[in-house]
Amino acid sequence: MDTLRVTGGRVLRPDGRVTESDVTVDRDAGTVVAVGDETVNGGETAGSGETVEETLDADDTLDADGGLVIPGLVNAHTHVAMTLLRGYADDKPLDPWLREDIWPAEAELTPDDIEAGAALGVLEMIRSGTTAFADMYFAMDRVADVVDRAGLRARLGHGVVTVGKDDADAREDVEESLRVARDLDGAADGRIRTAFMPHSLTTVGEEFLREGVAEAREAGVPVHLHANETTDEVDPIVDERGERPIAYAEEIDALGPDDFFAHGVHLDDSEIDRLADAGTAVVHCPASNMKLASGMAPVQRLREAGVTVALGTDGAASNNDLDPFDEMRDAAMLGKLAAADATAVPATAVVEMATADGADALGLPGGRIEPGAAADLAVVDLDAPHLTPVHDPISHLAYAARGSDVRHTVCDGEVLMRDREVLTLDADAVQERAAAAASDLVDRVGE
Ligand SMILES: CSC[C@H]1O[C@@H](n2cnc3c(O)ncnc32)[C@H](O)[C@@H]1O
Ligand SMILES: [Zn+2]
Repeated sequence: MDTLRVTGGRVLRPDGRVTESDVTVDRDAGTVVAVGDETVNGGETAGSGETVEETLDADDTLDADGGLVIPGLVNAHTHVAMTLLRGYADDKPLDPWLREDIWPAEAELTPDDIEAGAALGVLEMIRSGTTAFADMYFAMDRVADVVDRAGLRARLGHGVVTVGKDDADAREDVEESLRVARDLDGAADGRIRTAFMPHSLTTVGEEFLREGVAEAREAGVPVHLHANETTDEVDPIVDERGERPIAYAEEIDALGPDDFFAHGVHLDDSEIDRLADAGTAVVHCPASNMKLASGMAPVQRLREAGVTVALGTDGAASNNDLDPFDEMRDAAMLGKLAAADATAVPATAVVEMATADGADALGLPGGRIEPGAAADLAVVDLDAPHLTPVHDPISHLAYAARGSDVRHTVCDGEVLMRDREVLTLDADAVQERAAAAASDLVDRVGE
């Protein structure tokens, strides 16, 4: 067995305990084989009576001294190549922001641009401890190449928009989403999974939604879309159909146990119950919801109803970064404000949302450090001034730590970042290429 040992740190366990333990990883299998003396086969190595740590010299070690070993963080909704549009258009509500600024710029994007933006976003994610993400965008073969090279996990899909398109173009868009879902599923040694991704229930026509969802079910891939993000998106559905968006989603068979919807800001109690009954997850994007003034998602009520709530940054144009620590803090703060209750959405909840619940929402391995689990983890330094003293490490994860506090990132047993150096990407080249692509893009849009 080719092993990696993460030594000297404190480990966040699935039950919320923090223990001083080494974590031993089987790099070939990409799984955790031991956490302290807890192993897959009950603490011993093949019945020898000795623990894994006693019998097995590790092939490689990662120093976690003074650090907290946490499950790799999960960004359950983003548009990763939108890093190219970071700071391009700020301080507007969703609809005019998309129509006046973002969509005209996206019309000029080339596959090369998308690859450059995706590499920049993935670099930022690895540097802030993210090991898995869900991405809805265009040129997804290029995004998949980046994910493959960089070593993360992802659930990828081509985003479909049919409004404003003739029948043939709309159908082609649906077909492209289904092609991506079928062709890329299982790529990158299984680290890439896919989904059918209509943009939303208002930007994709009913017949295309019905056809696409039926084909997705046939192909065995989940559905991911933006839902109930703004009142401007909810009201037309209620006016035209006489039913709320989540009821509409159910009617077109888009409300399944493997499906996950982004935002879920404007949900009434009946919709929360429907989501809970169906087992459909919601990805909360607090920074984007605040910046676009979309509203406050009922996170506490969703969790109390039994809905799996994950966390997402959304794209870097509405956030404006991909730092999961920001998202945990924002979710805890906004959750309290929304519930008018300081005990709502506590630190333990947002850490769960960014780890185990994120992995579960995306149907990807990871999210827990325990024997047998995927070896997806990050080591967070706890010795910075803004993290001193450490009364409660979970409080620090939620409220005080930043992406730049992450020392190492590991996914599928591979070290992606060691001592803040990203090993799978050339950081300088990625940044240079993305900056040039963004500048050329803006020139083309202005012509
Ligand atoms: C069709 S690919 C995805 C599409 O979504 C756009 N987008 C980015 N952020 C949001 C958001 O918060 N709500 C809805 N749509 C968003 C992105 O620019 C792409 O066009
Ligand atoms: Zn989005």
